[in-house]
Amino acid sequence: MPGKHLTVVVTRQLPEQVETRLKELFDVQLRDTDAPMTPEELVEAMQSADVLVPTITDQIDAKILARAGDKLKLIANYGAGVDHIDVATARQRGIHVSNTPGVMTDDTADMVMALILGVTRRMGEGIKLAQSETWQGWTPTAMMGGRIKGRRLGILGMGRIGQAVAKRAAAFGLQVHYHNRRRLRPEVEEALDATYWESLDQMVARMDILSINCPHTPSTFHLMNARRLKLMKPSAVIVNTSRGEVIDENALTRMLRAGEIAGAGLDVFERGHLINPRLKELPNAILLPHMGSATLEGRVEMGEKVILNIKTFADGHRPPDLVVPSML
Ligand SMILES: NC(=O)c1ccc[n+]([C@@H]2O[C@H](COP(=O)([O-])OP(=O)(O)OC[C@H]3O[C@@H](n4cnc5c(N)ncnc54)[C@H](O)[C@@H]3O)[C@@H](O)[C@H]2O)c1
Ligand SMILES: O=C(O)[C@H](O)CO
Repeated sequence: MPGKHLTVVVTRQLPEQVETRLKELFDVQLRDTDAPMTPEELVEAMQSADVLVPTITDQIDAKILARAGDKLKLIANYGAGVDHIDVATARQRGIHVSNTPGVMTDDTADMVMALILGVTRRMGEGIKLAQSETWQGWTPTAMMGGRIKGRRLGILGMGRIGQAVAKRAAAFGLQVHYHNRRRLRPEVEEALDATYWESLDQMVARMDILSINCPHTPSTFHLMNARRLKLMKPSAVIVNTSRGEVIDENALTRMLRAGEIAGAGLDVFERGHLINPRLKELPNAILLPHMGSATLEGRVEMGEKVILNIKTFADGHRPPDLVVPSML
């Protein structure tokens, strides 16, 4: 499968540098509008492509995969999370799936810290007050948040991003705790100075800040359900940059409104951009439009990873970032 003869179809506009490189290497069909593909456009793309380059805004489920053309052999996702792709069905149909892990780790971990600082130090409210006509100047008692240093941070999902958050958190004087599907090797745990909790419930009940960094899979859907959210201390803060589906958003909204959880910093939402309107009204929630990995450098490196996966596959080898169902 020599590269130039592969038809690569890209479903969304990508950074200019990435599109230029794709054009140099492959017979590529680029997207000329910034809107996501409709399901029909996606099916059409999957019928003409040898390689599809989708993003999180393309729902590639069993129904859509059933209509893919015989030519389609690789779905080279532009993004780390693959919860929008039915990887098991793709595999059964002989279609490989790859992703772009690692290159957005630091950028996303930076955003986790921004959300931890922003919520704990009430930056959302502060920005609004400074921009309003009502601010009358400094007072000794206004806008008091909580001190970061010494708080307990619980990381749910201690993979690439979780570990990058742990390193940053240590520099801020946070005590790092974690729960993960598998315990880290002792030397890694020691280097991160992180305390492992086998019981997620017990960890959640003792943390001042909880950062969600596991992927969305069938086993993590609503992992933070109403029962578990209720275990959190009323003074605690929750931050989510993984996927909205890991938290029961309606339950979280009710508890934030009732003061049963002190604050939330959310980059991702259960129904994509359709955020619970009640969540948008809350002063103790900082909401971001899924921009955790949105740096120019990161987005270009994601493109380079996509290209490496396609080229390696075209040369007859296993793509370096192949996703297999057992990983999920
Ligand atoms: N907001 C953004 O822009 C952005 C950017 C990149 C990634 N993400 C999201 O962040 C997620 C994590 O990325 P990563 O690169 O750190 O992934 P990773 O695979 O390196 O780490 C995920 C960790 O979660 C753990 N895990 C999985 N299921 C679990 C469970 N049921 N209970 C406890 N732990 C569990 C895994 O063992 C792993 O250690 C991605 O899947 C993606 O959804 C978001
Ligand atoms: O998972 C990721 O890579 C980001 O959330 C964007 O898809």
